[in-house]
Amino acid sequence: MAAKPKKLIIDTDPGIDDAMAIFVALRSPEVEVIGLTTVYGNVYTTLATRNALHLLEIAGRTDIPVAEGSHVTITNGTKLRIADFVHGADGLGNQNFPPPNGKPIEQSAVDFLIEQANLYPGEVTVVALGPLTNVALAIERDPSFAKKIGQIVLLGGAFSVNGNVNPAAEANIFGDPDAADVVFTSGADVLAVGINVTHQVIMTDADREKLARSGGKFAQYLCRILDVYFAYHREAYFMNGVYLHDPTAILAAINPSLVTITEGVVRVQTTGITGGLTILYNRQKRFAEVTEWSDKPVVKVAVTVDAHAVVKLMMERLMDS
Ligand SMILES: O=c1[nH]cnc2c1ncn2[C@@H]1O[C@H](CO)[C@@H](O)[C@H]1O
Repeated sequence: MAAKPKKLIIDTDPGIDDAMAIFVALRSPEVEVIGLTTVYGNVYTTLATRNALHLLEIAGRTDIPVAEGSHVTITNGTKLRIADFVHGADGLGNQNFPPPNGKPIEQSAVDFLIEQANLYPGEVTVVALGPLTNVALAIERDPSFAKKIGQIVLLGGAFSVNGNVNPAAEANIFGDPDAADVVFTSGADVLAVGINVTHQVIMTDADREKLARSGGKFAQYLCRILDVYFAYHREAYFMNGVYLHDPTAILAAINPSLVTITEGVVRVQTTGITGGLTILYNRQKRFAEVTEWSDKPVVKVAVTVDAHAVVKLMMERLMDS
């Protein structure tokens, strides 16, 4: 008999690769998506909520609640860095989709996360695809959250490689470095999937054509919105393909054997020219002094990925929709 599906909450800032990840999750029998929570990042939070509702309507899954998250960073910062140049002004490839019919639930993202963790202790995985504000606020508001949440799989960080906002920082960590540091040091079961891994997972032009030729509902929708994402990668990375950041994180949560991991303590630089830098202490040396990494809980960091398997699985699930 198949195992009981894992409960998933997707914290998201849709976003083109968020849309891909959400659709993959909805087509994955290993998991049950019990809610979407929204955050700023690729778009502002208000638009993230609207896009989350829209994507669920496209998928025919309006039974899944959407809880709106924070509009500001954990330090109440309002100067947000929004990646509309990656995803289009509407976050979904400038397609001018009509507004959704549905509304978010009354509960805030933070309240929803805490409630679900308490309802199903140890059973809920949060996959965080944007800055970590909501997750960190849940950790701060409910001291038992870090232990009650099953796992936090986060798309973020650039471990021993350049970032994508600047050489130091990856976008989701850069978006709220203080929140990221709270999450990494919370004692929760954390798996970080950084761009050191997701930059190996590329969807090519040929893959996109294959999606376009398939009759899959999700595949057809995504082909409409992918142009902007491809154009950005051509311009910024000189490549004819796109990085599958969010789908890789979702699939790592669904099937952990797609990645290999290392364990260690991660701290985040919160200020200065290296703000958003993620530094993993690999514990291969005992330092003479007490450091900011000493006595902090250990997290998991993805180090390799079966890129071929991730692309294949994503394609299959989108085409069969
Ligand atoms: O060049 C970029 N700048 C800012 N954000 C980006 C860029 N490329 C992708 N993303 C977005 O940020 C997350 C990965 O860091 C992904 O969710 C992706 O959609």
